[in-house]
Amino acid sequence: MSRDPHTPPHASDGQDKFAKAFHTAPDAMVITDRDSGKFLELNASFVDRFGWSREEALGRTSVQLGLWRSLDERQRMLDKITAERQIDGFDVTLITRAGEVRSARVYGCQIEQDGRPCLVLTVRDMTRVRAQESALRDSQERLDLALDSAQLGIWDWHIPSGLLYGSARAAVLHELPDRDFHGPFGEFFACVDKTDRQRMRQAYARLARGPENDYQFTYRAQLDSGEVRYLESRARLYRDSHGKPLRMAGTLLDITERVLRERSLQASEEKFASLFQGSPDPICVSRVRDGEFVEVNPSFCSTFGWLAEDIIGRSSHQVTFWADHHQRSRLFEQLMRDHSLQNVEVQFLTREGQTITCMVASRLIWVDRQLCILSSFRDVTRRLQAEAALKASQEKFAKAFHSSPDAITITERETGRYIEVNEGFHRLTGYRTDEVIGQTALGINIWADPDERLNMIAALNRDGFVHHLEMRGRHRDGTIKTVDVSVEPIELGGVNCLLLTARDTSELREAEARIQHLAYHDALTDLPNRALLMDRLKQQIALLQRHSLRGALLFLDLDHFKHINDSLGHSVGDSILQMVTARLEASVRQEDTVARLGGDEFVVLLTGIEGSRLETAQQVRQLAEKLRDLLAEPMLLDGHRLQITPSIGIALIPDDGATPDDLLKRADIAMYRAKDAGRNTVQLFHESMQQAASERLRLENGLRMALARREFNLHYQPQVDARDSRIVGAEALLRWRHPTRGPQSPASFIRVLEDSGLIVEVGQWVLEEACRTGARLLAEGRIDLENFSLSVNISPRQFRQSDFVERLLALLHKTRLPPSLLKLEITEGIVIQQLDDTIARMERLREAGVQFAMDDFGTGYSSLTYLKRLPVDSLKIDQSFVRDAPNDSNDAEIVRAIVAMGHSLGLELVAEGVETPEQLALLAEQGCHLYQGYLFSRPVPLEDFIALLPGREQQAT
Ligand SMILES: Nc1nc2c(ncn2[C@@H]2O[C@H](COP(=O)(O)O[C@H]3[C@@H](O)[C@H](n4cnc5c(=O)[nH]c(N)nc54)O[C@@H]3COP(=O)(O)O)[C@@H](O)[C@H]2O)c(=O)[nH]1
Repeated sequence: MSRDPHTPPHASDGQDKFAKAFHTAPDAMVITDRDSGKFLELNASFVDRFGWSREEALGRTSVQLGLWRSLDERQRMLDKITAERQIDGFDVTLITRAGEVRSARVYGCQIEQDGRPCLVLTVRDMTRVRAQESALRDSQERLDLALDSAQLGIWDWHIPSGLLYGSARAAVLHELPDRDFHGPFGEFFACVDKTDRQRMRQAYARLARGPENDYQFTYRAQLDSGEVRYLESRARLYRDSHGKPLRMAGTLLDITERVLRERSLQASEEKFASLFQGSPDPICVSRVRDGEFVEVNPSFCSTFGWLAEDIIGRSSHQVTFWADHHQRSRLFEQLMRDHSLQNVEVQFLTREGQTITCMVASRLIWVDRQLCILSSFRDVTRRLQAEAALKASQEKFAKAFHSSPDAITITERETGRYIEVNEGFHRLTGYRTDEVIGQTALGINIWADPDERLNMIAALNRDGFVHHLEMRGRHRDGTIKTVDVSVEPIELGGVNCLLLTARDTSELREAEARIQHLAYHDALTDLPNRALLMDRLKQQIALLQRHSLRGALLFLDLDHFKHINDSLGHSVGDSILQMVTARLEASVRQEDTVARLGGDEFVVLLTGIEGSRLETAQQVRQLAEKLRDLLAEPMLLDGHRLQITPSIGIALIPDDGATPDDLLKRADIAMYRAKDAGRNTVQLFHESMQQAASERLRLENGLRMALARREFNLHYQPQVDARDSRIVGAEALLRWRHPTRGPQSPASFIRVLEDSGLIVEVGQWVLEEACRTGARLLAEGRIDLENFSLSVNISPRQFRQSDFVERLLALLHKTRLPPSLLKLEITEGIVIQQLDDTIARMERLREAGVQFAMDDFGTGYSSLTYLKRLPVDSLKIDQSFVRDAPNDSNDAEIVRAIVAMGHSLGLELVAEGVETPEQLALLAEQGCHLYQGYLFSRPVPLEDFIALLPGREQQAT
């Protein structure tokens, strides 16, 4: 129980009561003499609290007791009492007898006691209060510090009154003055965004409905600066005993930074996700621990051919992703060491096993607390291929450029200066690369004709290019060359240039001219050929017509030239043709044309002849005779003295034809007539000759069909031994019975067969027919294998067939004719062509048993040298010698010589064309007993021939 410490104790009626109150007061109380400061009275509480006994303290001052910690403080207190006559709570710090420091609050007043001024002082011990206050202060301070360090503002809303307390921080967060806020709820939250305020109300309404009391809400405070501050409010709702909301208090935290950071993180994550998903480059995330793919983007799937679900959860090793595992290990180590890899070229395998080259960048990242590798790939396969292709193409171009046989230059278009030239340029112009780089074509005077150069530039400007322009270029030695020039514009490193290709066509042009010349000239004689002749003839026909003049076409064919060619060889034949050419050219005028049609056929075109047809005919005939005589002059070749005669046919222009073909055909017909007339003659064309030519053509056409129509047959002419008139053989001779014109002359149709080449096919038929007949006669026992031979004529063309030997052996096998029964009659023409080959063929057949007879012996250039080498069995003395031998000593002498030659070589001799007993006698006299001729029998059909053979009985005997 306390009393007013200001009331002084009275020494009146209530003195005991006062003294009792003084002494039992809970606060320490003292009465001191104002002037001396000595204690006059003190109570028990003083003794308790300060430790001095009453006896010790009375009569002594507080200073003497050492009660004050600060004497200044004491003085200020005394001054205050003096001034105000009382003090009402003066805080002081006192020290007890034990030395303890006490906080105290002093109340006091001045009184009169016993006439002297005294001070009554009550000392209330405030030590505990001060300690509590200090603890509270400390606690508050700590709270403030905690709130401050947590940057939390606090607020406390008294719901019934609507008043709200907000800490200074909370106020500042709401952009209110920086001090504690005491005011209405609405004012505190005035800055809250409208939408958020609405949400805030809804949140509170939900909370008020219960049962929850904890509240957390984030809202935006709209600042004057326009910025937005995100605040997070956490609070608890306190309710009254009825559950009605009473109070809500909580904290406020500025989370703007966090929100923005989260947003930025979210945006960044979204950005990464969209970058990851939308990246055109493959990206994957794989785990370091086990190498398993954690994430792959669509581009990764499309590039490497995997579905995400097929590869995620599997390691690169399991799906065979790396083409080179050593490289994988190396790069993994490098990544673990450096934490990243940049642009490493690596080859990977697609799901299909195809190799893809990528540039790879990798870095380590954390995903869900797991260390992973983020790798991005750039597929450079195509680029590398393209680069390789480009490199190859550049190399190819460089190779093509430098190794081209053509001259190639690159010049700067604007200045015309050479940038690059190749070896071909050096070859064509003689200038080395180092001599021309930086120079211009004009400067080194490359172009021979300035106009051609200007033309080229004009074409380039007009068309943008130049293709195959023929120009003349100058070599550094001054020689001019024809070149084929092409120019294309190109761009090199942004500079407009010209690529010029020049091909030396000088040789080509010369070759073309040569080819042109050869196309119109005969290679052997260099005379105009048929084409040029026809061309000139065409021109002359028109010219002669215009000037009413005449001309003539002389067709010359050398008599028996083929024979000479065959017997003396082609080189002799060629020399003859060249000599004939020289003689003809020397005999005609400059304006006339001597042409060679081929073989031994020449044509002379005479022009500009004045006069009537008759006069012209006379003139031309005279010239033709002159030519004939000239050509007939003997020629000395290879030691041979040869005489060549021509058969000449003449067609007059325009009398015998208006076109080159007609005229040539008619001159040819006239020439054939000259041949038929015994050769070495001149014939002028006449209408009647056309008929003969047509007849020959008809003959050839008929022959072409004769084989198919089975119009051919064979006659057999016996060969007889004159000593006993025994038939020792037969010659098979071809006969043709035309279905309407009857039997045809063998001499003429066989020549047509040979000329046309039909003899090959027909000759094969003859051989087959003869072999079959021989086999039949043998089989029938009509002939004797030991004493009979069947002769068949073989023409040169037939013998020269590449498979002649094989064909004949096959035929003998097929017909079962013993080869020794067959005798092939060949002419010198066959022998002389390719002697070695002829001998080889003959020997192969002779090995099989086939015999050979040399036909028409004596008419050719019979040579003992050849004859000695030839594997022949007999010689047939030509009938031309036999015919006149009885009357002509020359022929008789020839017959004798042939017989002697035959005997000396051990050959059998058969005389042909024996018609009279005189001839037979002469032959017998010379020692030739075998003969063939009308004397014994003409060639006869098979059945007639069989009739001539001795009967089978005779054969047997
Ligand atoms: N390549 C082939 N040539 C053949 C073939 N058949 C015949 N010929 C050759 O045709 C030329 C003309 O033959 P041909 O008219 O049959 O004349 C032969 C005899 O009939 C004729 N001869 C026979 N004896 C006499 C006679 O006493 N007097 C006379 N004036 N003529 C007679 O001689 C020709 C046979 O000559 P050769 O062949 O040289 O022994 C002729 O060159 C035939 O070779 C054939 O199938 N293929």
